[in-house]
Amino acid sequence: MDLKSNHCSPVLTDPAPINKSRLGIHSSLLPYSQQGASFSSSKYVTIPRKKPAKLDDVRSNGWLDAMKSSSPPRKKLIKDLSVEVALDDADIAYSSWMLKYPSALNSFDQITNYAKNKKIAIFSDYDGTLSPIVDDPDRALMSNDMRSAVRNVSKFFPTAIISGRSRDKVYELVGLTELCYAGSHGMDIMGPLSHTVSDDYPNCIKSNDQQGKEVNLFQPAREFLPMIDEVFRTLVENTKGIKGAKVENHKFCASVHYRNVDEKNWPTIAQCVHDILKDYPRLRLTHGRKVLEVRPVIDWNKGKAVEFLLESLGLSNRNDVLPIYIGDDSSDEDAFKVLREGNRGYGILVSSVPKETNAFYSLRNPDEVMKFLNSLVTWKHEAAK
Ligand SMILES: O=P(O)(O)OC[C@H]1O[C@H](O[C@H]2O[C@H](CO)[C@@H](O)[C@H](O)[C@H]2O)[C@H](O)[C@@H](O)[C@@H]1O
Repeated sequence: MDLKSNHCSPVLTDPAPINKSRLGIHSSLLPYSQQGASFSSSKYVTIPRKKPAKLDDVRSNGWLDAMKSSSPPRKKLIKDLSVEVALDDADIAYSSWMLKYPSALNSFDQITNYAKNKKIAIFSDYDGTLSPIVDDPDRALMSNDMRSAVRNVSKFFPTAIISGRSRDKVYELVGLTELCYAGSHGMDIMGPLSHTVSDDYPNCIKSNDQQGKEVNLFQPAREFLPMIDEVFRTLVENTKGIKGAKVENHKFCASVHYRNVDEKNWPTIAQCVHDILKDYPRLRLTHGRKVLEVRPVIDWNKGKAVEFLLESLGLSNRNDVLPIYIGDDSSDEDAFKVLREGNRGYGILVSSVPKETNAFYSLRNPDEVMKFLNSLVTWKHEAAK
């Protein structure tokens, strides 16, 4: 098979840009905006061959700006007094942003009032949501308290984790058998077999989970497996001279981390990824938190994964179901959008800084996520008395 050819299934694009005017947020309120590269919205994309690589490519096409704004600044770096004023300003900005995206903790009664007589389903991202962001992706461990909170939630509500990591890796990190898992930004989903999924998912197959239980396995980017593997190996080779760079193979996508790379070398790492994409027109770039991600150009994302899982759980097209999706990253916006568009449920953005989002509510950090999950369990417990 020619891994580099452009004979592809329907292709799409990055998450649709968020309509700032609808959100009514002035851009000065948004220090942390995650812009991806822009893509055509047509169903089939013709990608022209580009001229040989120059470092100028990544500077002129907005990649570097997106890389710089891809994760909130760390407060611990800000020490001197002169910046304290700026910090106060940041707090004011956050408070005014929260008028639009209220804390899910402060709005807990409102959420549970709406959830009365409804079946809640919980969807969560992993990094930055259930585990704090740390320098080394291999050390992004979930606390035991958080694990208990997720376990308890799953006793009352169907619960799924949808991560950018490989499904095996996120299962290894979370370690709970009672949940559903989707890896590679939803391109690798293992869901319950209890409900047969519709013909919309023709390639869904029956498989077995780690415990040997029969499950639905849906991998819409299956044909890309060898391509991603090849790209992963090339990226490892091409970035090995860049101190701090790390490449991960997530099976259906590859991540190139630059969190630990000196900023002066960001153009070089960006150029490595840029060059790969020129050779593989069936792959595209998305920006995560200090990570460049290479993934198939297929019309699939975390929002579609939520829809698939709802169907697999027998919870789609029902008025008595309230899906809640919690996430911190730009890839989670697809899921927030799906829930917001059909008035189907609530997105909760985890962010300590104001940010453009399609979510309804906000939480500051994984600690607040844990409090929210524990509150849901207490509420359900009380209601059952
Ligand atoms: O969808 P997610 O579960 O949030 O996964 C998104 C990416 O998470 C990981 O990277 C991020 O977290 C790391 C650990 O805290 C951090 O070092 C890195 O800078 C973040 O981008 C994971 O390593 C990526 O492959 C995932 O795509």
